[in-house]
Order: sequence, then C-alpha cells, then structure tokens
Amino acid sequence: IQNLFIWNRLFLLVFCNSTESLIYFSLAVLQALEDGLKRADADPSVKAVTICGENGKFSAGADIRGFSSPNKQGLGLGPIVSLIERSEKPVVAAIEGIALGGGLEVTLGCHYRIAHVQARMGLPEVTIGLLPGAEGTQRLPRLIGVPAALDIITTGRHISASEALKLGLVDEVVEENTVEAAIRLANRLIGQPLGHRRLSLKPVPKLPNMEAFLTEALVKVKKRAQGCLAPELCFQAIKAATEQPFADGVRKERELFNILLTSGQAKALQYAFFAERAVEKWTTPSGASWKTASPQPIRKAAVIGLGTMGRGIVTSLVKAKIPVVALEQDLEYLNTGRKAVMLLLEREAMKMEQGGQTLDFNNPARLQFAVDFDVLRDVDLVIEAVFENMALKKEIFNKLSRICKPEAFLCTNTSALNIDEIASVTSRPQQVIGTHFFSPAHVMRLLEIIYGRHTSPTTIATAMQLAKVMKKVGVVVGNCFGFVGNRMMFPYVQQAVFLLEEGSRPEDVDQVLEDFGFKIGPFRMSDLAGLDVGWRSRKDQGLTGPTLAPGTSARQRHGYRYSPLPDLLCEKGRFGQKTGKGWYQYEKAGGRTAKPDPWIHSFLSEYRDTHQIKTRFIDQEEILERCLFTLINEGFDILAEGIASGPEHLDVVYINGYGWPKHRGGPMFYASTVGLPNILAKLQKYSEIHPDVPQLRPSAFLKKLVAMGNPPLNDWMSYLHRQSNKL
Ligand SMILES: CCCCCCCCCCCCC/C=C/C(=O)SCCNC(=O)CCNC(=O)[C@H](O)C(C)(C)COP(=O)(O)OP(=O)(O)OC[C@H]1O[C@@H](n2cnc3c(N)ncnc32)[C@H](O)[C@@H]1OP(=O)(O)O
Repeated sequence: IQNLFIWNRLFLLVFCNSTESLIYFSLAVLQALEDGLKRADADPSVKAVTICGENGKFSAGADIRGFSSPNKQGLGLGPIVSLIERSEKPVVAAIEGIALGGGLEVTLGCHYRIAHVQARMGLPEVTIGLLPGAEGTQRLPRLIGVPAALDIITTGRHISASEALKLGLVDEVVEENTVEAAIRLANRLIGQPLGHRRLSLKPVPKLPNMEAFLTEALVKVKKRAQGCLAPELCFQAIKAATEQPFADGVRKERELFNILLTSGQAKALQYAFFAERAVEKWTTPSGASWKTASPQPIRKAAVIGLGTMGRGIVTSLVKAKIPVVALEQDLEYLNTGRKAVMLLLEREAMKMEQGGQTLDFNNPARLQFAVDFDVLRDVDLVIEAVFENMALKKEIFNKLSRICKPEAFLCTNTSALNIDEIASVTSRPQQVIGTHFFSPAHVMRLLEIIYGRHTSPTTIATAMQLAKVMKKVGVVVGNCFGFVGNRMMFPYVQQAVFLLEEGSRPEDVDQVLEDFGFKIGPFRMSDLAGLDVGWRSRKDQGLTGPTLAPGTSARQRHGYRYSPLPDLLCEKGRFGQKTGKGWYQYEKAGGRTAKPDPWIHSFLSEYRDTHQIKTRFIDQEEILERCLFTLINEGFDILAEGIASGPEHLDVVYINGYGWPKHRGGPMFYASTVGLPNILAKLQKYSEIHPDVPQLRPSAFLKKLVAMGNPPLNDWMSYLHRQSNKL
C-alpha cells in the first residue's frame, strides 16, 4: 500500500492506495509507515525524509469503518507520530489535496509542513463522535495556540492552506509542485538542529487569562454541542494540554478517546457519515440509478416566485454559479423580491469574503429579474416556487410546457402536493420532478427529490447533480402526500397536540424533545413556520373551515381522533412568531423569543373542561415515546411502500431537514438502538389506550421485522423483498 523511494539521500514516503480514490489509513498503511520510518532511520545514507500522498492527495485519516471493527488494536497511530517527531533526520510533510484527521496528525509529528495552495486541512474526528486520538489534541495547541486549536478541533471544520499559513499550522504554501518544494526544504535542513521543531517539547502558548478563557469556551462548546458528547471531550483533552506535561496529556487524550470510541454516539455519527454517502447513490424500484442515467448540464436556470422559498433558491443557484432568471407575477412583487434576494446575496458575499472567496451577483448574465414568461425560452431547468396551491401550480406548469424548450426540466418546489397531478398538465411528464427545498433554502442542506410515475431517470440524475452543485444533500424519494419528511412529521406533531389535550403544556412537550436533542420542539417549530400554513392545508382537505359538514364532531374526523386546537388558535389570529402569539407569546410580531403564555394555559384548561377531558400528569417518557415512535412507525410504512429505498434515506432527511440530533443517527437508526421489539410493545400499549388513533397502530413491516428476530438495520430491506417475493 505504501511506496518508499530512496532518492538522492532523501527518503520519500508516499501514502498510496491502489483501489480507492482517497487515501485512508488501514493497519497495513500504518505498519508500512512505521517500517519505512525505521528503515530511513537505520540507513546511514538517508539524510532526510519527506512524507506525501499519491496523486496529489495526502490522506483522509483513519478508515472510519475500522472504528466499529471488533479488532481495534490498530488504533495506535500516536506512537508512530511520536516516532516521526523523534527522528534525528528532518522530516517534511508535503500536503496536497486533503490532510484530515489522522492524516493531519501525521504532519504534526513532522518537523516542517508545506502545503499546496489548494490543500484543505482539518481534524474532523468530532463530527464522527471522536477526538483526534493520535496526540493531535496535545500537539495542535502547542503549534497554533489554544483558541485556534479549540476552534479547529471542537468544530471539525476544514481550513484552507492560506488560513493554515496564517495560523502557523503550515510553514509554507506553494502554488506549484509541493513534493518538490518539500524535498528542496528537506535537503536544506540536513544537519540542522531539530529540537525546537518537536512539538511535544514545546510549551502550550500562554494566554493572560487562560482560566477565564477556558470557562467561557466550555459554555460555548456545550451550547453548540446540544447533547453531543464529542465536542466536550475534545475540550477536556485540550484543557489537559494546558495543565499537564505532554505525556500526561497524551494519557488523558487516550482515556477520553476510548470513552468516545465505545459510545453509542460515535456509532450513530459514523452511521450518519456513511448514510449520507449511501443516499447519494440513488436507485428507484424500477432499477434506475447513476449507472443507467446521466445528468444533463444546467447552463441556465429559472425560479418562479420570489417568496421566502424562491428567494433562498435563487440565492443557492447564484452561489452555485448557475446563471438564473428570477420571475414574479408583476412589477410590485418583483421589486420586493429583488430587494430581498439582493440582501440575502450581500450577506452571503460577506460571509464568503471572510473565507477568502468572492460571490459575483451584480452581473445580469448571472442574475436577471423578469415578469415575462418569454424569458424562459432558453433555460435548461425551471424551479417553480409559488405557494402550495394545486390549481396555481397546474396553471404555471401548463404555461411552462408551452414556453420552455422541449428538453428543459420542470421542477416544482412543494412539500406535499402530488407530482403526477402537476405533471399531467404538461406535454413532458418525464421531465417533471419535485424538488422540496427547506426553509431558509440557501441555508438548509436537505433537498427532497420526488420522482413521479413518469419521471425519467435522466431527470432524477439531473436533479441529484443540481443538488450536489448547490452543496445540498439530495435524497430521492417516491411520490406520496408529504413525501418522506412531512409524512413522518405529521403523526409526530399530531401526538404533540393530543398530549396538550390530555394535560401537557407546549413548553413541557418542547422541553422533552429539545432535551432529546432536537434543535427546537414541535410547538416552537410550529410558531416559527406559522400555524396558518397547516391551517390552509387542513381547510383545503376539508378538515376544518367552511367546507366542513355541519354536525361534524369537534374532535373526530372520518371516525378518527382529531384535535381542533391548532385551528382554534388560528381562528384567534395566533399564527406564531409572525403575529407575536401562537403556542407561545413573543415580545412583538416577528419576535423570536418564545415565552410560555398563561393565556394558552387557561385556554387549554377551558378546552379540556368543554370537552370533558380529565387533565392528567404526563411524564417525559410518554411524551418522548408517543411523539417519536409514531414518527418511526410511519417510517416503516414508507419503507414498506417503497417510497424510500432504505432506512438511511429517512435518517438523512431527518438529520438534514428536521433538526434531528445527528448523534442519535436519525429516527430509523435510533429505532434500531432502542430495539424494534421495544418500539412495537410501546406502540401496542398506546394503541390499546387510544384505539381511535391509527398512527399508533404498529406498521405491518415493523411487526414483520420483530417476528424475524429484530435484524440489524442494514438487513431490513432484504426482509421487505422476501415479503414481496412471496406475494
Ligand atoms: C481494524 C481497526 C483499525 C483500523 C484503523 C487503523 C487506523 C487507525 C488510526 C487511528 C488514529 C486515531 C485518530 C484518527 C482518527 C481519524 O483519522 S478519523 C477520520 C478522520 N477523517 C475524516 O473524518 C474524513 C472523512 N471524509 C470526508 O470528510 C470526505 O470523504 C472527504 C475526505 C472530504 C472527501 O469528500 P468527497 O470528495 O466529497 O468524497 P466522499 O464522497 O465524501 O468520499 C469518497 C469515498 O471515500 C469514503 N471515505 C472518505 N473518507 C473516509 C475515511 N476516513 N474512512 C473510510 N471511508 C472514507 C467515503 O465513504 C466515500 O465512499 P463511497 O461512498 O463508498 O464512495
């Protein structure tokens, strides 16, 4: 796996990997590195050493799959880094492409580091639930100081070569051949003293107020971590570097690393890492995939509608350097939309400038605003982002079908509507696809990509490629009401509201789910999104409002339990943050700080009296189980119906679009950790208590998996196929 060349008194150690495009460390690579170093050390003709990667890539760190292998003896990279550092011959790292995790830690053992201008570096272990366990938490603060090391290690962010140079992480940045530059430097260093370059011998740079700095930093780290253990343990390891000698710090690092390595959180985060990459390789039940379809180039796109969603989508396209035409129905709406888009772009440009990048949006060739559909004649793809109204969407798609060139793709940004019905009014249903962006669309990473009955594989491939270019996580799903995300969200929110009827307060329910790790609970979320959105949809469905049949029972629809609570709030004008009142009260209309509202408390108790519901104390366990297990239960139905091709899809949707805590791996991964028999038993229990709530009745697929002995998550789908084969 590793090539070693001796060349003109210089030993060149090259990380190679014959099968993978990225180089990550296996036991064999580590062994070869150790052997190579020892050989270089023992050979008197060798005067200096350079370490580099093959084909312009240094290393992506340890093979993440190795962390869940039962044989973890190979986790001994630290001693090899020390071996590099102790070498009496100068060792220079030539960093090209990426140097991440263990890869960067290897360079910290080297006496000098040279990076290519386009190289990226980082210690992303925290993102997979670990810490830099090859002595990185002890060497990095000694090299670049505690504040910068803390930032890099606890966030796991990648840094550019220029930032690395500014921080002192690398000694030199080159634009040409990095390996040659490293060899030249290594040759110059022969015979020079190296003691001052050994990081383990250096003290951690002092801060005038180290204690106060660390206390404040810990508060920030914990706040950002939202229940994830790794950032705090990264912090503890760095703190040890400030308090203890190097060897003791390393012992502490190892101890903390082992806690993380065996934690459920690390397993969940590593699962999430691979799940995200698995959904990128989409397939449909008919067998379409990247192998059978090629994405078409998008040279120019259009967005119709400059409301909240449209503005974010335009911003994302501009950031992805795709020329875009933004269309509104009249000049008044266009001007409002244009101002809002320009403001978003200015803010994005400012953020990008801080990272040394530029954003060109004042060029009409890049961004054009119009009210006339005729400007859409030459676009390759249109994203319609008007509000959720089937009649309006159909009118627009019919027009698009007539105006756009025959090969143009037509996307609809919808969170629930039927893609087939929208496609039916066009002459090209094979080029119609759903693209469900999440608000704010220029920030949120998730893009649900919904194929209809006639959508072609090429259209799916093109939408997936667009997601990639826009730096979003595209998840291909089938067409059903609410698709994956909102369909699973519905029973979760429904349970939350039922809990209010039975005795909870909005803040009790939110607290339990936020303690679980959700960024915001269901009621805070509802206030943020606006209660009127769901109200409009329920009115369209005839569940409330003027079309409701007279005499319909207040708390029943179609024979099942229904809660009119959200409708009643809307009737009182309580739409959430935008009106300053919803499930909570806010300082003003548009305010952001949710305060429990005594009005809601008395409203709820009057409501219970009116409907003769006996208020009871509901414990945290019941709140959590009823909300989460109904969401998971719906997930099993989605899998059984073939709406998503695996549990990873559901998990990636929830992590990236719904604030599900990543360190719990997503709802289906979480279900596998709770154990499917436990989930089934609880659903059966609650379903017996609430027979009028179909969402609590266990999914047939869940029951089947339990009957099959609770197989691991990776095997779930194979049981589904067995079932359909039998049918
Ligand atoms: C037997 C047990 C022991 C074995 C282990 C021995 C080594 C022990 C060393 C111990 C040292 C402890 C401390 C060190 C810890 C670490 O180094 S942890 C790892 C840190 N590194 C990362 O977290 C990097 C993760 N990767 C990425 O962020 C990205 O992949 C990338 C490098 C930035 C590249 O991005 P992109 O070009 O978009 O490609 P991707 O699609 O993301 O990846 C391509 C394929 O490569 C797979 N992959 C990437 N990195 C790793 C990795 N580190 N380990 C395993 N696999 C990796 C990725 O899954 C993709 O695979 P496919 O989907 O199959 O194509």
